[in-house]
Amino acid sequence: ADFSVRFGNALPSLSRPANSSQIFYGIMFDAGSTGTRIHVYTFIQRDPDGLPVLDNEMFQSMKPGLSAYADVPEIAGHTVRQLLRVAKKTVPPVEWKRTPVVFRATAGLRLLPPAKAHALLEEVQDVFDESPFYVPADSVSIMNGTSEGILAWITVNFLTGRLDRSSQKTVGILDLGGGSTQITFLPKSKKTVESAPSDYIARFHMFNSTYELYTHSYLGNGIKAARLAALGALGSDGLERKVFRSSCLPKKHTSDFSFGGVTYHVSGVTDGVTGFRTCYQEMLKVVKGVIKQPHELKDSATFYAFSYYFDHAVEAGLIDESRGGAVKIRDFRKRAKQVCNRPSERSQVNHFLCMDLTYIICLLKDGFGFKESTVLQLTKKVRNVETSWALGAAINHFQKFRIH
Ligand SMILES: Nc1ccn([C@@H]2O[C@H](COP(=O)(O)OP(=O)(O)O)[C@@H](O)[C@H]2O)c(=O)n1
Repeated sequence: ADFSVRFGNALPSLSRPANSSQIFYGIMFDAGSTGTRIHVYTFIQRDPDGLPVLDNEMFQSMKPGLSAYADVPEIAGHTVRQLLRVAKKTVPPVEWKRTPVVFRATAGLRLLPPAKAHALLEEVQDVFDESPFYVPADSVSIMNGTSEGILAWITVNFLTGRLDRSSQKTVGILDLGGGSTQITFLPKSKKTVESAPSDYIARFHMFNSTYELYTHSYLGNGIKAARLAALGALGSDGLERKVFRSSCLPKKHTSDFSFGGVTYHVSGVTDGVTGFRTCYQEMLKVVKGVIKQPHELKDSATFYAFSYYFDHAVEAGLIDESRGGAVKIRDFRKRAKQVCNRPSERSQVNHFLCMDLTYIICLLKDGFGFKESTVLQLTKKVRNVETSWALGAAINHFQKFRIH
């Protein structure tokens, strides 16, 4: 199990709240395909009609994701129970009874057979019911992809101060998980809204403003699911002896790769062409005819990219892990070419790096239709808070605004 704990003050500390200010806490579980995370947020509400201020986030994560325990739901319950300890340490006991605890699962559980996903959710519900926290109705569920995109957009725009009444300029978000990937932005042109499938446009009201976003979550287009699709290994549960090959892997490479509780044997192609161009064709198949291009993706629009976009940019040496930074799509392509065409250099690193970087370029360019010159802001954290849909979900929950 992978354990990481980060303590400390998330945002510049505030002066003591005045009498009218209220401190409240929120516990949000993010059950992703590759890990389960807890976020414990401390908010200060100074003005009942205004935006709450996020004072602090406590974060901890455990690997693998709950779908690895599809046949042993008790272990899923145990994972959640362990993570709940963070909440007990963070929230003062007198506040437990009124502090909501919410659990949302994403692609990992969406991809499971419904009965197995349901058994996992029931286990989590039992752990919550035994806990001293406030368990609202609909506390434990699988979140839909539209909410996932919107809530991550809210997180980033909230953390960068763009949801204040005075500010109109928002940024788009690109999220790349293990099982699914999300794109969300506020369209500037009417044509984008009109030409999009109706379920790609989401309208909602929040903090006295109405937003109309372009958003979609592509299930099966997360980076780990894309690996399986490219390898032709999707849905091949039980093929213990089968070896899945790809031109994106170093020729002599063989290894095991696990996702969603299934282990696959993979290797390079020993007697065929390898390298960037062949790999590109292989990865292209995963996005072609699947990913839609929004009418506008203007160069001027700013997109924040996080999750695996960030992790792989770090691995590729394109950004510094602690600072993040701006990267052009062209930079991703140049680096992918180097990594794929000089496999000797990758002996120390992730053997999937060629495949993963190539997939990222295919997704961004051939999928969404971004230009090579587009600059992405790669961020893991904004003002020391995790960029993930979880904060948006917490804000959504407490503010009781509704997404339509
Ligand atoms: N709080 C979080 C949650 C996930 N992540 C990243 O998100 C990616 C995995 O997403 P996931 O396991 O939730 O995948 P999906 O189930 O959403 O497809 C990894 O790159 C994680 O490091 C993060 O950086 N911070």
